[in-house]
Amino acid sequence: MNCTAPRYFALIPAAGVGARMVADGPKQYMSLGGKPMLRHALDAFLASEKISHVFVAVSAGDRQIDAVAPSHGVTVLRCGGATRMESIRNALVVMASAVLDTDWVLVHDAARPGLDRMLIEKLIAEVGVHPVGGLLALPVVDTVKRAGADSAVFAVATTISRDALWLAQTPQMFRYRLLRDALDAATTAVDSGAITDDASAVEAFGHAPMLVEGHPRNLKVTLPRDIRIAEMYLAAP
Ligand SMILES: Nc1ccn([C@@H]2O[C@H](COP(=O)(O)OP(=O)(O)OP(=O)(O)O)[C@@H](O)[C@H]2O)c(=O)n1
Ligand SMILES: C[C@](O)(CO)[C@H](O)COP(=O)(O)O
Repeated sequence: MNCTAPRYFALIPAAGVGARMVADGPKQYMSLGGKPMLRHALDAFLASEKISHVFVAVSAGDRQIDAVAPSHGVTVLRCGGATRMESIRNALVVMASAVLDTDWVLVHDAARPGLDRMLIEKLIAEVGVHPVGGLLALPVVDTVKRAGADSAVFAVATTISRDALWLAQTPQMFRYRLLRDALDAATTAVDSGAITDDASAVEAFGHAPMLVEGHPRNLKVTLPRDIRIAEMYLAAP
């Protein structure tokens, strides 16, 4: 029986190129709220005493991380892959020497700079007693439309009930072994392209992660229009 108190590790995938941002370089290094975007998530995890250590996965050729990552509490893994899932899976392989199967891993997008200690500790408090794990998410409050197949003119094909619909955020928190096994299985699955977050890999593996209400400030900075919104949240106390 394992009597070791569970530990909580952060894993930040930061090996993307930010194509949709249409910027000069990877968006995770764009200045936002007075510091590089990635640094906001790093600082949020470092501000929580619950987090044992932070791992950040970057591309092998990354030349900017050394000026952004703090010298203590963070380990840089130059293991980024072709997809978000591959970057995370590669990082989990390297983390095996430092993390127990029963330790929790909180996977958080570098592109979500609005994360704060309160949201981290809310997720840990609510999911830490859950047998599977879970994620921050926001209940859908708008009416949801599905467009027709014609991508030239977006026209409504149908309206989808928003009841019980949530928009996934991160962190997504699972025990190391479950997350590693679920991602291994997803990688070889026929429809691995449908796996766009860690929770969907765990769902495909046969489990039902818990949904914990997050916050709009924890938006993913994906398109140029997201920058101003993110800055407004970061400027607010
Ligand atoms: N091969 C990849 C792709 C994405 N990510 C990370 O996954 C997070 C969420 O992905 P996304 O917002 O899509 O970032 P990008 O892939 O960089 O953006 P785009 O799809 O517009 O290129 C980001 O922190 C990104 O750095 C990663 O680590 N490795
Ligand atoms: C993981 C995620 O942020 C949950 O909403 C989202 O799936 C990432 O998508 P992306 O296309 O890799 O940004």
